[in-house]
Amino acid sequence: MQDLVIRRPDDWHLHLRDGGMLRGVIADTSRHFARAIIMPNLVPPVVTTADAAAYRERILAAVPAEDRFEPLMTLYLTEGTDPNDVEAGFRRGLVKAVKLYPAGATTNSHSGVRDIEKAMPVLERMAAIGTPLCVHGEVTTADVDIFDREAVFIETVLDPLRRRLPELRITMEHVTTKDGIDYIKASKANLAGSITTHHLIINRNAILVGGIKPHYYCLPVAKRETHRLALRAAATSGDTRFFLGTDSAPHVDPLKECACGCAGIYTSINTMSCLAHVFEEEGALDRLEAFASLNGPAWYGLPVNEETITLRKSEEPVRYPAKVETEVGPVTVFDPMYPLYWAVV
Ligand SMILES: NC(=O)N[C@@H](CC(=O)O)C(=O)O
Ligand SMILES: [Zn+2]
Ligand SMILES: [Zn+2]
Repeated sequence: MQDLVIRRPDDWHLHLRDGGMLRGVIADTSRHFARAIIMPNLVPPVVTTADAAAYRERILAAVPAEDRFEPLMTLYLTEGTDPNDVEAGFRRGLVKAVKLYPAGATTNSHSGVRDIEKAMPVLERMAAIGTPLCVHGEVTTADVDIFDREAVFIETVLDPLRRRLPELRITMEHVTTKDGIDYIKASKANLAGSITTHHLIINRNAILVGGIKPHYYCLPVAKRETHRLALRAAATSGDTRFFLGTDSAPHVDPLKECACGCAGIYTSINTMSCLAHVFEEEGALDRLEAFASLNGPAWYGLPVNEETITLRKSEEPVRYPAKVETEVGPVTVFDPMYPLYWAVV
């Protein structure tokens, strides 16, 4: 038996959905995490400060009474977003970031941005007042191969945007490539990246070898092994620009196990077990706290959590359910394909 005590972690990229799904998954996050950046890609999306305030109340109502959990709200950027509304929400402390989904890039992104020119007034205001922009960094044009979409986004969208608005604070979310890692490392200021649990564990073989495995399909899609290794090196390096964003994205099984299965991997329930395993493999258990509990708050200008959690390594594998049952149906839990021995006690 071995214990590791770290400050209570936060999740800097999380999908909670709404209604029965929200009620079914929230406890898997609030049990371990103090706060999470909540993704706004509901149907319809969370666009205004009023939408975010109402969604926040629905989340708080679903948190189990024994947990203390703070949802950190984001707004879904559209070409019609009002800069004054963003500023009002941000100054109130309700809106922590604005999320850019290139239209069509991922689940529920059809209301996203087609022409970034149209979003410039909002982005300029955010740069002036310090509101972070979270980006799903993939281009969506049919001529770009799905495995190249992140690298092409950096070159054709992100870098030009950063040159134009160097004061804008940007989180590159769910970085999946060495290109993304290198780009963040080369930056001087105002750029950070979140890394998911699953992208530290799987490469694209998990999706395709031995049959098609819909529960390993997410966006950005897992890439080849060299990229996974670059993500692991960055996450375990202690570099303050990298932090945990699980991108835990629940979908009921029938929507994944079908001819056109949707993107998203559900990891909230076993993320801390998976991360302890990965950090131990990398000889970096002493840096898990930086990745999961320190670097994110520093980037978002929030205090670190005062409470701690204890991770314990046992002789026996940890038991967690293969599926989480919700009011709207079963959600398959991420399977790292090896037993896990660390658990939050
Ligand atoms: N990551 C995913 O594969 N899916 C996310 C959307 C996203 O984060 O891109 C979802 O909302 O299901
Ligand atoms: Zn995304
Ligand atoms: Zn996501």
